[in-house]
Amino acid sequence: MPIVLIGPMGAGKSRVGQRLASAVDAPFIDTDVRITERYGPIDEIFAREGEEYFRIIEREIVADALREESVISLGGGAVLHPETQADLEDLPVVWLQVSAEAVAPRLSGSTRPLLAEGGIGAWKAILESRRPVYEALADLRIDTSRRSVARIVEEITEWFGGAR
Ligand SMILES: Nc1ncnc2c1ncn2[C@@H]1O[C@H](COP(=O)(O)OP(=O)(O)O)[C@@H](O)[C@H]1O
Ligand SMILES: O=C(O)C1=C[C@@H](OP(=O)(O)O)[C@@H](O)[C@H](O)C1
Ligand SMILES: [Mg+2]
Repeated sequence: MPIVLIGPMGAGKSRVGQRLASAVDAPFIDTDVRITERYGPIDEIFAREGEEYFRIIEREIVADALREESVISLGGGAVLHPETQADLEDLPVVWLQVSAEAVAPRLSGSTRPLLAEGGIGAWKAILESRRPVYEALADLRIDTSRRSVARIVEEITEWFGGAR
């Protein structure tokens, strides 16, 4: 069964997922990496085709990934798709949380298209609009604001070991 990491941009899904996968000796999938491999850089997809198109290709990539026995780091908005929400109901889902103060330095220099104009203000608004979805899907939530990646990985493996 896959383990799925969700949460807002900069929460650490990609970095934690990679370390978690090596800790539990499972394959790692970052759905944004797969999108980029197949369709090119995410900011260019947004600029060329728009967010709606991005969500369609993202869903295809996510649907394939969820069939694999692996640690899966989703992009922050992947949970917006109703079919992905339905898929995640039956899987172990970890919501990585982070405060605006802690995430701001993590996002500096980022090319995330949804933050290109609004910066941290946009990040906060996006989080609030998605919060109910993250709440509904999460089986475990971890505030990453003041925790090391190693500590977060430990908490997830302890929880998952007990949950299995
Ligand atoms: N627990 C953490 N403490 C400090 N920095 C972190 C932590 N987790 C991730 N980061 C850093 O924050 C940035 C965003 O992390 P990333 O894994 O890309 O987030 P996401 O995939 O959720 O958008 C990266 O530079 C990463 O190294
Ligand atoms: O929250 C979002 O809508 C997005 C998050 C990004 O991934 P991360 O959450 O890994 O930054 C990436 O999928 C894209 O820029 C859109
Ligand atoms: Mg990521």
